[in-house]
Amino acid sequence: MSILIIRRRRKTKKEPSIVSSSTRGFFMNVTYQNLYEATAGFSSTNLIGSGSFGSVYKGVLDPDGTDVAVKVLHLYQRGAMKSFIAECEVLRNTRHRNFVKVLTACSSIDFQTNKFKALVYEFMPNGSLESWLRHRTRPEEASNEPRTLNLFQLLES
Ligand SMILES: Nc1ncnc2c1ncn2[C@@H]1O[C@H](COP(=O)(O)OP(=O)(O)OP(=O)(O)O)[C@@H](O)[C@H]1O
Repeated sequence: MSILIIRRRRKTKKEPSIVSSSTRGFFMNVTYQNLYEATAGFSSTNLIGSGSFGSVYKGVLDPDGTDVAVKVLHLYQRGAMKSFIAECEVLRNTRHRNFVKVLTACSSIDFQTNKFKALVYEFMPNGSLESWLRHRTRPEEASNEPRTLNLFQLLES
């Protein structure tokens, strides 16, 4: 009898999903609709760039008008889920003034009931370090020379 009870308890205990445990500890709660509205429906004009696992959109989150970057995971891409979980873990446990801050994550479904996962970062208006180092991004600095800094210049910057 006691074995049966234990078995039943084990069976009914809800398995914590990897995503919810990975995203636990975030403070802001955002829905798909919030992100949809913040990014003008994930419009192409709000698209900042794309990485290996997702597309990044500029957005403005209500109610306080916070500028954010929303990375929508390409879930069909092999490794995207792993990347989402890893990024949640690293960014949740890392606080440094030189690292972009992850504000929250959203794991939901879209208006067509497709799975939807996104990471929401504080918006970095000056682009990524990589693009800054590779190209001169400001028109007044435009030049064909690639921007390369040596180790000492990098440490000083
Ligand atoms: N917090 C942010 N603020 C402003 N722009 C951002 C932010 N995060 C990403 N971006 C822009 O979106 C682009 C894509 O970012 P993403 O993190 O998806 O890929 P990546 O790191 O460039 O490449 P990969 O994922 O392949 O290593 C970046 O190159 C950058 O221009």
